[in-house]
Amino acid sequence: MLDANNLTCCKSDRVLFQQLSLSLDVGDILHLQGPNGAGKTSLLRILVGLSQPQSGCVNYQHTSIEQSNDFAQQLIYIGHKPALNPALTAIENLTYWAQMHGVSLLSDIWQILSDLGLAGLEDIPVSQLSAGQQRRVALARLWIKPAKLWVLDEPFTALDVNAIDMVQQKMQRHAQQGGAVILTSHQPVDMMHNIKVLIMEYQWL
Ligand SMILES: Nc1ncnc2c1ncn2[C@@H]1O[C@H](COP(=O)(O)OP(=O)(O)OP(=O)(O)O)[C@@H](O)[C@H]1O
Repeated sequence: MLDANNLTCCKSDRVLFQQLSLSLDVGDILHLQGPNGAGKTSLLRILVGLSQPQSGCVNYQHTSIEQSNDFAQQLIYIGHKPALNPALTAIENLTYWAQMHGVSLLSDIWQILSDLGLAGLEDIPVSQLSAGQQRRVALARLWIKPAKLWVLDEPFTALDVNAIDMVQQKMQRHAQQGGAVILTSHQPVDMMHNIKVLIMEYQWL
């Protein structure tokens, strides 16, 4: 599904990684591991086209992500910040996001938020939600947009144990149903089976 070939990334005169290649197939869940500053977020941003590598390329279904007709449609990227407008409610944030992604917001959005433990909190500004509740709103995108490829940077940050289990189960089902997931997490992802692991070392070069 997604192939990265010979990626090199430098930041502030440091080589974060070089000649890095990876392949993500249907059904894969790939857990990127490594210490703070190793370059995991930098790699994810290259994989989704938000930043450019010094060398190398990324292909989706054998076509460069810049030229692919359906890469954007088949991608959900959730960065390590929730990327919510704090002045808007959960419903407003998700409606806006759905429109940006060409998804007609499901009539069951209230049910989705309820399932995510946000019943009664749907229509207050997200600035008034706790960090974990804001993260749940951000992750509701996984329930809203049908997309094969999920790229998730620290999705479990601020979540409680129950929410972490729920999101891991969601990822596992997604992979079993023909999707693929690449994620970073400093927390163990032990609810999921058949995880692939890529460990990134901190390079001092
Ligand atoms: N825009 C930038 N300009 C300069 N340096 C940057 C930039 N973005 C990241 N870096 C540097 O690149 C290195 C890797 O950062 P990155 O966020 O990719 O690491 P990470 O592995 O995701 O870390 P963490 O586990 O702490 O989230 C860090 O040393 C960081 O300071």
